Amino acid sequence: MTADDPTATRGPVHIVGTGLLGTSIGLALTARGVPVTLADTSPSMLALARDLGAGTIESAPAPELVVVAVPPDVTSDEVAAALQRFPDAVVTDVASVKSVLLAELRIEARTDPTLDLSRYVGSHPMAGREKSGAAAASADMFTGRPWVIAAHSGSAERAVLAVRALAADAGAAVVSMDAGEHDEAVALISHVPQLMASLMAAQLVEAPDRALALAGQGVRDVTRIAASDPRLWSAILTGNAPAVSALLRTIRAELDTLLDAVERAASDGPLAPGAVSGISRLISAGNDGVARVPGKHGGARRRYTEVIVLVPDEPGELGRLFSEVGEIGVNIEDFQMEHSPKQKVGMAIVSVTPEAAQPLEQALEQRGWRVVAP
Ligand SMILES: NC(=O)c1ccc[n+]([C@@H]2O[C@H](COP(=O)([O-])OP(=O)(O)OC[C@H]3O[C@@H](n4cnc5c(N)ncnc54)[C@H](O)[C@@H]3O)[C@@H](O)[C@H]2O)c1
Ligand SMILES: O=C(O)C(=O)C[C@]1(C(=O)O)C=C[C@@H](O)C=C1
Repeated sequence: MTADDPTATRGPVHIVGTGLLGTSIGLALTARGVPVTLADTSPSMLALARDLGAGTIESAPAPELVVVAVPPDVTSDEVAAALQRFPDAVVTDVASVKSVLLAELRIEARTDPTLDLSRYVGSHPMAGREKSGAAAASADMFTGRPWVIAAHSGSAERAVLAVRALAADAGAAVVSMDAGEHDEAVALISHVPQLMASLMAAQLVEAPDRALALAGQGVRDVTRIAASDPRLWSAILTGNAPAVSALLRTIRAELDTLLDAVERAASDGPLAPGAVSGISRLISAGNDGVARVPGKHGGARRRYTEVIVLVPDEPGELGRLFSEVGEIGVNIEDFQMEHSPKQKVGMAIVSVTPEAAQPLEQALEQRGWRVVAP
């Protein structure tokens, strides 16, 4: 798609809320040459987004599209304000919940008939991370990820097309769903997983240091998103409470069944009747479920592959690794450093495109680096 494409976003686009999502959208659009203006209640967050290149702060006269990227509990107010302030603009939001916002906007439109909801189409990019704020933003956050377009019965066609174009221009795969189907789906694949990670991670608060020192990949995989922002997630979870509570009840019943099996083993020994079969049933069901997650065990390919390199804990070694990866001709897409307690090495986790991973591993080993299995 080019800037001359009639289905592409031309702008100006006005982004309200320049945190993780708003700044990432701004960066994706400015990279395509689309003019973007920015607004945020936090002057420092706004200045940071501008400095990162997500857009300008000066107000554009008449945006084609307004993207509201603020926490869910203030989203419908900001959508309504944008519809009133920009009478010709299409308005979308990127909040993680959809039905509650539509309900709030419909109530508001009943008391204020000038609120033109035909120009509003809710949406939700299924991409993000456990960090908030503009500093964690990236222009390619949406590349290849689903972006749900949740048009409502009164959405005008031009509004739907404009929001679809935004998602496509950000590199995302457009998925159409109504608000109800969306909310049930994200309760299962995003909201309850967040709670499971938080429940597990909360058990670690009082854990002995000696136990934590043993932490391996399992606990890291299960708890990554437990680092998410409590304010944002409280608003998301209360905003999708009906779907989330239904799923939590199902999980509670399954937890009781599991507990029964484990307690049999605890009181009558590992071979107690019902113990092995009860546990095995759950683990097998988990195998079946995880096999269905795209990107895991033969599903769609992951966006990046991690190459893990042991780096001596000495001045200049990390810099040497970076420059040698550059000399090998591979671009580092993302990077993380993990330190093994009491060891004189760190683990540099270098994310690269899947096709670059194996040649990089070989080239690094030839240069004397120790590459370890992920
Ligand atoms: N974090 C994710 O992974 C993710 C992914 C998809 C969608 N979302 C949704 O995107 C939205 C933004 O989330 P985020 O992760 O970017 O949060 P964030 O905390 O990084 O950014 C939110 C920004 O909104 C600003 N803000 C708050 N109230 C405002 C108001 N009334 N007017 C203008 N600015 C205001 C804040 O100052 C902050 O800069 C949320 O609705 C969230 O549900 C988040
Ligand atoms: O990958 C992550 O860190 C995320 O939390 C992203 C994630 C998700 O659950 O997939 C989180 C909330 C959003 O509404 C959409 C995406």
